[in-house]
Amino acid sequence: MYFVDNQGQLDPSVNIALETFLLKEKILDEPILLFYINEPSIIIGRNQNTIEEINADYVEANKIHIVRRMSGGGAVYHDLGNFSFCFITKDDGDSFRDFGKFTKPVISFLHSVGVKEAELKGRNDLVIGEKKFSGNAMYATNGRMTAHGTILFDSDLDAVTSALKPRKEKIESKGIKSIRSRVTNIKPFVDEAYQNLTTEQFRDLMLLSIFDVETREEVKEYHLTDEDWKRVYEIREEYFGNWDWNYGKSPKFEIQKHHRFPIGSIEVRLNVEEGHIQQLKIFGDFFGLGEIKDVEDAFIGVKYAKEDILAKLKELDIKKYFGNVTAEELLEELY
Ligand SMILES: Nc1ncnc2c1ncn2[C@@H]1O[C@H](COP(=O)(O)OC(=O)CCCC[C@@H]2CCSS2)[C@@H](O)[C@H]1O
Repeated sequence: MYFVDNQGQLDPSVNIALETFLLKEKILDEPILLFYINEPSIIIGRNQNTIEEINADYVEANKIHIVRRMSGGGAVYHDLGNFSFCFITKDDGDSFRDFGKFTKPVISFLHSVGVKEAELKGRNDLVIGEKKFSGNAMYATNGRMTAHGTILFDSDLDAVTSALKPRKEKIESKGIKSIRSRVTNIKPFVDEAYQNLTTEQFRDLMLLSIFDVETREEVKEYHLTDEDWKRVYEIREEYFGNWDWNYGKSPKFEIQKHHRFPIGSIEVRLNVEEGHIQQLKIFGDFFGLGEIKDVEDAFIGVKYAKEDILAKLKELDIKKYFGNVTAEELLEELY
């Protein structure tokens, strides 16, 4: 096995592009182990509806990155107290039934540092008792696969819950829903000798354990070249650093919102496909003189992103349709 050092990259769109590069383009003669730590981010499953999984207000206020990954499954929160491990290898065909094969070296390491209760539960969670500290997923393409998972070592658990909190409004979609669990860090469970380790130091210990060596020098490593990094950044441009991939790839969805303003209430129904509004219906009882259908039509084809919707509202003479309601108030109804 080769270890690949990501050189301290903390941007999730770079890290996931690197993983994708190693999976699809850097075919080495042995499996690859990659670790990464991300700045606060939500990593969405391939077939999820981004809008449905994230707490948009919290994400905006805390500048959380949103990245859709290649593998299926649910949405997880990462911060500097969390790290991910990826085993990138030939696809032997059976692996999809067997997360155990990939999580075993992780669990052995955890047992060796005192986390005796760490175990695989169900298909893809690692837990201590009832609480999850690791979510796992797989993705295969062209005879190769990545089996990857998270480790909550010392994360902000309130942020995990708040960032992923479901929206209040009704959304209907065929997007894969996350399976929400109670979560825990593992730092409080490690032996005293390891209690003061940083996330990086703990990850480095896991590296030695997986390679079954005593020192970093003994770890067999593939060093990324400038050429490799160039491709990583190209892949990032095309996918993971791109709104069309991270948000736009969501399965089509319908969202319904209802709001009571002092002068009346409105209800909107929106259909969004490939990240763009396909249909908008507005029902309410305080309309001005303008034909509401003109507003509905004006939104067809608009990108379902906050800035784009606000720009469109400002472009329209909304007073004519909505009296004293402001563009910002209406934005709350549409996004
Ligand atoms: N970082 C982290 N680790 C473990 N569990 C988490 C985390 N963040 C959130 N959660 C909990 O898991 C559920 C979602 O569980 P669910 O089973 O729906 O999804 C997953 O586990 C996906 C794991 C993907 C792993 C990839 C590895 C490299 S990049 S991301 C969420 O609602 C929270 O309750």
